[in-house]
Amino acid sequence: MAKITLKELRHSYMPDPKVDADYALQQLDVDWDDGGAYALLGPSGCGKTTLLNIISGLLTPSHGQVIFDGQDVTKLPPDQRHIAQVFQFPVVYDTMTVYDNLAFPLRNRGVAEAEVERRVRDIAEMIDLKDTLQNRASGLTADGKQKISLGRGLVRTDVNVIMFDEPLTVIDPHLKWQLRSKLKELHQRVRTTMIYVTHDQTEALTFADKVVVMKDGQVVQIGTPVELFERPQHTFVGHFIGSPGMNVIPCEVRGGRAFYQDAEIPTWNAGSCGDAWDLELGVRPEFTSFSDSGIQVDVAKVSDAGRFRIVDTRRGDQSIKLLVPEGGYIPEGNAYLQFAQDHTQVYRGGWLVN
Ligand SMILES: Nc1ncnc2c1ncn2[C@@H]1O[C@H](COP(=O)(O)OP(=O)(O)OP(=O)(O)O)[C@@H](O)[C@H]1O
Repeated sequence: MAKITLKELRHSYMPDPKVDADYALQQLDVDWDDGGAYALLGPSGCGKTTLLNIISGLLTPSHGQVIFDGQDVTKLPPDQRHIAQVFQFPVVYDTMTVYDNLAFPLRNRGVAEAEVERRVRDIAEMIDLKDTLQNRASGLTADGKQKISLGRGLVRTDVNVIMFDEPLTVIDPHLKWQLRSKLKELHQRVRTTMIYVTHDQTEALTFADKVVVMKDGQVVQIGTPVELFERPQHTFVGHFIGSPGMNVIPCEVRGGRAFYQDAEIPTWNAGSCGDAWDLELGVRPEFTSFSDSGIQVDVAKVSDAGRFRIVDTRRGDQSIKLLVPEGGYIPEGNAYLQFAQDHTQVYRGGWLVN
């Protein structure tokens, strides 16, 4: 296991990059603590695979360093970094038994057979494959094969980090949650540093203790699922995480008070923001409610979402959504909204004003 530090990392696939847009990864400084469960979350093309390949050594960054436990490994090839990877498609040796698949990385490293057996049986128990150890791997379903890929990483004692690249892509939807909770449970047992790459917020939030959110080659926030939900550092995080995402409303700040079309909206941070006219307010649908007074809106649409209803209200072209619990009152036509002040915040150029 290792602490991984990415120091002043930048990467461009171009031979002579000049402007920020030429970089697939903008400058990154990230610490991945030893034994942490991380998710790397972001939309397609934001740079997740590039970052993963730099950590694993498949790609050398244009600038900066990759450091494992204080040792600069930027120039080390992948096989000397002791990383296990689980890809979208399971990598298994179909002609071998499940046992031999799990034993493979240990035998490859010359581990004594008695120790191989002890480790393989231990791991097979953890990943629920102990009854199929003597079966051919070819007979397993996709989730069984993906467990082997995972088991081959867990069985090794020399692994610095296990990296998962969209590992549930080929898993049946009804088995996804099983494998997802299994991964979480395994992390709690083995405490190996794990980095789980995904564009799916549910996968990221259920697996990770800390989520690293990326956008356009930049890390926009690193935080616990609760921090991402309650204090999005960027409107992108507010919008990308949550269902529906955070409401983002244009606003101006005068004398430390935020206004939306001349209606004052209490926030927790407008007091630390100078006067400006091109700002935005962020407030999640969970912290928005109907009221007797406040912002006047029209109720445009109500959608059933199980224990909640999602209400889409409009003020001119602006949509403001809120969640109403089952049985809660929903006015028709004209209505007023209020926002919880300690969860309503001002953003400048997309970034939270602190
Ligand atoms: N080999 C390459 N050569 C040139 N550009 C590349 C190469 N690989 C990736 N890119 C570009 O770098 C940027 C980041 O791509 P990357 O694959 O790292 O993103 P991603 O977040 O992993 O996306 P996805 O979820 O679709 O895999 C994109 O603009 C992509 O087009």
